Amino acid sequence: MPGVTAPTDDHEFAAWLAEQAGARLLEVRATSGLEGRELKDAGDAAAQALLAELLGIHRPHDAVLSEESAETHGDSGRLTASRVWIIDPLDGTREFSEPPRDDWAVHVALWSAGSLVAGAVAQPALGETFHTGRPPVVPGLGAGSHRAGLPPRIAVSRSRPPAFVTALADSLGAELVPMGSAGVKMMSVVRDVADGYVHAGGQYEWDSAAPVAVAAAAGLHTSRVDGSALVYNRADPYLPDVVVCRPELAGPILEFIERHGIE
Ligand SMILES: Nc1ncnc2c1ncn2[C@@H]1O[C@H](COP(=O)(O)O)[C@@H](OP(=O)(O)O)[C@H]1O
Ligand SMILES: [Mg+2]
Repeated sequence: MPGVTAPTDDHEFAAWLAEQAGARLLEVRATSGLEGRELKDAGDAAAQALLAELLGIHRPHDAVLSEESAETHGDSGRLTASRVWIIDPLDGTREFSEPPRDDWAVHVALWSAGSLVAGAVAQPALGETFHTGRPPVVPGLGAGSHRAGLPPRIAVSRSRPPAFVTALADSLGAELVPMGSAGVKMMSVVRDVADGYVHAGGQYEWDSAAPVAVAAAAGLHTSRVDGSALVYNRADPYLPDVVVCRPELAGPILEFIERHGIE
């Protein structure tokens, strides 16, 4: 909280920030008495206000790109800044407004000199925070026999699954695992609840920056659907597609998309 000692290390600071906002969101959900649209708006606003305040106090010289701060979506100094916090104060807003669902998250990433250099994803209702300071250990990573004989699991949007992902799953003999929040879906691969997350058709840098930083630190594949690198802190923060998966699935997923496209 304001006035409390914050970690100096950027990885630990990202995790601390995400946890502070997560605690505030749990409080809003439990005590506001709001529902639906009003609960979504109250959550977005409370998490944004706290993160903006804490970043202003503890990292006053850094720039910010936040979903909930429209003035940061243009330049606002971030395009020439050496350090930019890319944050989504509440990812999976829809699921946040449907208690007791736990598939919503707080995303905090730090971009510097062209790369993501730290990131944290808090899943407050799960009591978990994943971060680059202590990269998560993905069960069975590098083991050829991981879930041998079982179908791969592809995490997909619960409310707007892209049609091509169904065709992809059929082709891979995979099953779809619907859930909310881009960060939760990427962390589901880290947690071995799913083996991959494939999305196209719309998203912004704040939806993927922090979870991609964590997933990459954990040794997972991260890219655009054409296999190219995810690039952050661009003038236009629209970043419509992403693939995060266990390394052994990257070839089959990217080959399917190259052959069949994303329509
Ligand atoms: N087609 C699209 N266009 C823009 N944003 C999208 C999108 N599909 C998903 N998103 C964003 O990605 C996040 C996860 O969505 P989903 O749960 O459907 O997978 C949501 O973030 P927010 O909850 O922060 O708005 C949502 O707004
Ligand atoms: Mg989001």
